[in-house]
Amino acid sequence: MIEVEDVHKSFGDNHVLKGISTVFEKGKTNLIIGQSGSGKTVFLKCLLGLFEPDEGQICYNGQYYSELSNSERRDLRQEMGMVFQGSALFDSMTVEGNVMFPLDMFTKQSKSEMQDRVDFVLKRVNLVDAHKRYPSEISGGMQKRVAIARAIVMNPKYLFCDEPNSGLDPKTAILIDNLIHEITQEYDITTIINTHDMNSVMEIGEKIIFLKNGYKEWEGTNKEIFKTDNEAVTDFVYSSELFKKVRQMYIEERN
Ligand SMILES: Nc1ncnc2c1ncn2[C@@H]1O[C@H](COP(=O)(O)OP(=O)(O)OP(=O)(O)O)[C@@H](O)[C@H]1O
Repeated sequence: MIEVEDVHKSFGDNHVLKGISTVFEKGKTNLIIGQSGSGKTVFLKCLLGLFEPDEGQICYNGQYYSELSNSERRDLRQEMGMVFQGSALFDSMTVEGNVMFPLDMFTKQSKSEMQDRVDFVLKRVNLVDAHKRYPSEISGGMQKRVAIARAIVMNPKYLFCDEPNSGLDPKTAILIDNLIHEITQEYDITTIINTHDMNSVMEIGEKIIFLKNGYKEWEGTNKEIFKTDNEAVTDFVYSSELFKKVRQMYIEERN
């Protein structure tokens, strides 16, 4: 679980995060949504410990980040998996080399232990025949699976995903969403996804926080977001014609 208490972050005169408070529960898929420039990435970076808030606190399973020593912070970082926008795989390494990388860097496991773990996570993300291939030889959807396998190989307590669907066709995007969602439940991970994708909101948004101009404008579930009357949220959610029609149908059904 991650508890966020009144977090502020500025860059010079630019007050980007203006008192964000929320709770991200474990075993749940949490989404951060909002328009471009609303502060989603800065918030994600605060949660990752890459930016330190100017004010406020972030608490990881009962431990305040600000009270941790440097070595405790390093340990906490090893409990965090990250799926970057665009996968960020090492082009010169095979699929299994990419997935093994964190184990090689941060653990003292033997080669065969590492290999077993790599085989296990690649199987879990449904990639069984790609071990020896290079990122350039596999599809975008497969690259995402490798990125997810690499993010969970260290058995993280927290999983952060920055736009995990960017560049994928809608069908593959849903498969990737569902995979992240299943893994979150299966391994009881606190997962936080930064997204623009309304399909993700509908499919896997167990908890959604909507940022606007650095404020938390709204929070709720995927069921609630389509019923809210908050104008900022409806403007964002129904910016596409398709969703406007869905909302209209919902209102007609309700009346
Ligand atoms: N390292 C930084 N130094 C200075 N300003 C920054 C830095 N990172 C972000 N900002 C500023 O913070 C504000 C919010 O940016 P952020 O990247 O969090 O938006 P976002 O909601 O993630 O947008 P997008 O959806 O386009 O990625 C912007 O005004 C940006 O210029």
